[in-house]
Parts: sequence; structure tokens; C-alpha cells
Amino acid sequence: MGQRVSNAGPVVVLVGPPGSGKSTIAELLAAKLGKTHRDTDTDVETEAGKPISDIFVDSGEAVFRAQERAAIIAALKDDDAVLSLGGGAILDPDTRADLAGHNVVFLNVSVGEAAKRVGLGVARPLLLGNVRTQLRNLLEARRPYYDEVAKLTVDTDNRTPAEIAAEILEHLG
Ligand SMILES: Nc1ncnc2c1ncn2[C@@H]1O[C@H](COP(=O)(O)OP(=O)(O)O)[C@@H](O)[C@H]1O
Ligand SMILES: O=C(O)C1=C[C@@H](OP(=O)(O)O)[C@@H](O)[C@H](O)C1
Ligand SMILES: [Mg+2]
Repeated sequence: MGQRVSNAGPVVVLVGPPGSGKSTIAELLAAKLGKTHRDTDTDVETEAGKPISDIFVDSGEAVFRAQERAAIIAALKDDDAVLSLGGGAILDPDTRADLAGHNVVFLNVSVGEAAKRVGLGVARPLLLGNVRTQLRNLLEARRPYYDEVAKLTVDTDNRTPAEIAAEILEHLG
């Protein structure tokens, strides 16, 4: 991956399915790099004044995706950030195109491991019901998009957040 491929924006952008550890690893990386951790889910919640689960119930997924897109446009201009996106951010073709100029890392995770990490998935409305089945379907549908935007793929099963962060730092050079 080497030097960042664009001369502006976050040092690194983490993508991957729910439970892959994007928010956790971004926080660790930011601390190690002396940067700010920015998470577009948090930005959306702050702007909307409510949790994502409430946005889905009150307004539906399409409204959430529009708010997420606006948060991504703003966050990709933030030079001081280590940025974690929501798992579905890469569904938007404009977002995928925008990510082409950035150091994007795909955190890969198996269905079984992701299911263990997210538990019942109550904070993640798309996983409600049968978490394993929802995760399997999400992963299958999205894997081509994660692969498309990623400059680096890191497997996260059976590895600690510290080990994963260290591998990413090595590649950042
Ligand atoms: N490598 C890891 N090993 C074990 N648990 C992890 C790992 N990475 C994250 N977790 C845990 O999994 C849960 C989901 O992590 P999170 O960072 O919110 O993922 P994401 O943002 O990709 O949905 C959290 O409870 C977190 O502590
Ligand atoms: O996969 C998805 O479509 C979503 C993932 C969530 O973020 P995490 O991947 O951080 O859990 C959050 O953006 C929202 O619940 C939708
Ligand atoms: Mg997250």
C-alpha cells in the first residue's frame, strides 16, 4: 500500500462487514498515529440526534443511506482522521468511486466470528432476526465491493485488535 495514494483526506479508511472491527481498529490506529478517530456512523447519529437503530425504525434504510453518504463526503475531506465507515457504505457506487483515491483497508472476517462479535446485533438493524444468516447474505453480496475498493485486505479471525492494527501500520510505512 505504501504512501497514501491521495494527497488529501484520511490517513486510512477501514471497510468491511459488521463485526469485522472497523470502529475498534480505527480507534487504535488513530491513537498510535496521533490522529483523530472518525466514524461515519457516529457522525450520522450526532447529526440526526438519535441512534442508527432509531433512524431505521423512524425513517427507513433509504434515509439512513442518504445521511451516510453525506457523512462520507464530509469525512473524506478530513486530513486529520483515521476513518471507519459503516459496513454498507460501499453499496453506493459514488462512494466506491470516491474511495479510489484513498488508502482503503478491507477487514475480512468469517460469518462465525462476526456473529460472535456482534452478539444479538440489536444496535445493527440489518442483522435483526437470524444474525448468522443475515451476515452470510451481506458478506456474499458485498464481498466484490470490498475487494473493489481495497488496497489491502487484512484477515481478522483469531487475531487481536492490536495485532491487526500493527499489520496495517506496517503497510502504511
Ligand atoms: N479482532 C477482534 N477480536 C475480537 N473481538 C473484536 C475484534 N475486533 C473487534 N472486536 C469486537 O467486536 C465487536 C464489533 O467491533 P466493531 O469495531 O464495532 O466492528 P464494526 O465497526 O466493524 O462493526 C466489538 O465488541 C469489538 O470489541
Ligand atoms: O452493514 C450495514 O449495512 C450497516 C452497518 C453498521 O455499521 P458497522 O459495520 O460498523 O456495524 C451501520 O452502518 C448500519 O447499522 C448499517
Ligand atoms: Mg462500526
